[in-house]
Amino acid sequence: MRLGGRLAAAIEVLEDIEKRRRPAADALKDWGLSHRFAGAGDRAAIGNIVYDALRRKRSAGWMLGDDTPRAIGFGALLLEWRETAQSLNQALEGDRFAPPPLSSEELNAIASRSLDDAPEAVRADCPDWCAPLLEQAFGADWVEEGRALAARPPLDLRVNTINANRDRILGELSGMGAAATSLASQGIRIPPIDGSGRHPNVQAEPAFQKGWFEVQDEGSQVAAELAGAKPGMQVLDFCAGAGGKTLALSAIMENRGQIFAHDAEKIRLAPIYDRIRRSDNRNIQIVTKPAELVALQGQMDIVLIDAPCTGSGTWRRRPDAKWRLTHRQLDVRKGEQAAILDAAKVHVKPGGLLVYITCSVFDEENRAQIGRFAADNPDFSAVDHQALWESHFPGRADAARIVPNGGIVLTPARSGTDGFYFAALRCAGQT
Ligand SMILES: C[S@@+](CC[C@H](N)C(=O)[O-])C[C@H]1O[C@@H](n2cnc3c(N)ncnc32)[C@H](O)[C@@H]1O
Repeated sequence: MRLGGRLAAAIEVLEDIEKRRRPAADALKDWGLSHRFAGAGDRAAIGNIVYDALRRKRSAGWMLGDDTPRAIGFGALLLEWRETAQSLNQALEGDRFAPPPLSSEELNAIASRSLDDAPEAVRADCPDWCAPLLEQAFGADWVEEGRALAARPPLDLRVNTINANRDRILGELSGMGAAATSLASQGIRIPPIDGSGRHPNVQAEPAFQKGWFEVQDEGSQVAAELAGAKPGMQVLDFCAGAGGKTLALSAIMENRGQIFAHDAEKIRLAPIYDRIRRSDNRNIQIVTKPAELVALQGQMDIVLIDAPCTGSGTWRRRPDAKWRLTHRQLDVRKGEQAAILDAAKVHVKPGGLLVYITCSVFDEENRAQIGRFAADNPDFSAVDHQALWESHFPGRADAARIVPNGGIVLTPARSGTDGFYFAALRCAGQT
């Protein structure tokens, strides 16, 4: 397929996403199934246009003076593929599968508009209702932070130190542009792809099949490191889901001590069994029965809550979620977070730590949530997050937003990771 056919396909997929309010991955998969002639390269390019259009939906629409799937599809190519209006129309010429070329009105809009003049929420590529939330979180930097949340993400891996080391995996993946991450001690980064390219399928690598590494954003790895788990500790991962943090903690604990992996939804834990087997983890116990959880009350050195959240920190990877999110969903998540904090705290032993993590950048789910919890629970007090950060990442104060007793925020703009929030509170008493 030439660029025109790929663009037409991307516009079709964007129409489907808009009409049926469905996840981009599902719409792309359906398109692939009903167009089996399209090769892997075509499908990757179409996916890239769709994801770029969703990440940059408002600025792409602004450029063409419209917000239709056609406008944002063309806009994505102008903003992210180094195309110009002229180069695009030239590429579409004579391609019978291409959408109609840019019209004179569209060409005029592109020529007369500059993103520098666009409203702030357009430049930040976020829904209007989210603009005050970003501003509350980032103050004067909110547009820059929003823009970074709309960029293409890298592919991050975490080396499993139980059975591998970073140099060895870097050697295995040489030729993919892989390099050590700048913060996470066991992270490897493959930079964002350009244009129609696609990330290598690292899960097809023998090293992945042998459990030598996992796919995990560097921010998630940093949050797991900050939790401070040590070999021999008793740790409850209260919202373990597919086990990303559980596995990272197990490696940090060198397979010693015990991690209890719990989730309210048993089905969410399903992938963890295979991952544990592949990664040689021997200190993880899955906890699904309420009685098993009760037995852990007051026993844990660390209770880690990787809370359900809006996922606003992951908009680079799931840009469709940015446009589906509603204020009501934010309120629901906040209620869940408060309830989980209350349910989880009873498992922390005197002197132990309650660790709260989200992959959101909204203050209401983060600092405000923890502030309220600390006010209602005087037996828990926030650790010195500045000192905690410095002890893990000396000299890298530039790489996070730290509120000394209010937590640590990682962002694409500041940390080069997905957006994450981390807070640790110590329970009163002697360990
Ligand atoms: C952010 S995800 C966890 C991701 C996981 N820790 C990882 O690193 O891969 C949040 C999880 O919280 C779980 N959850 C939601 N409400 C819960 C509750 N009341 N108690 C325990 N887990 C809950 C969800 O089922 C979901 O799997």
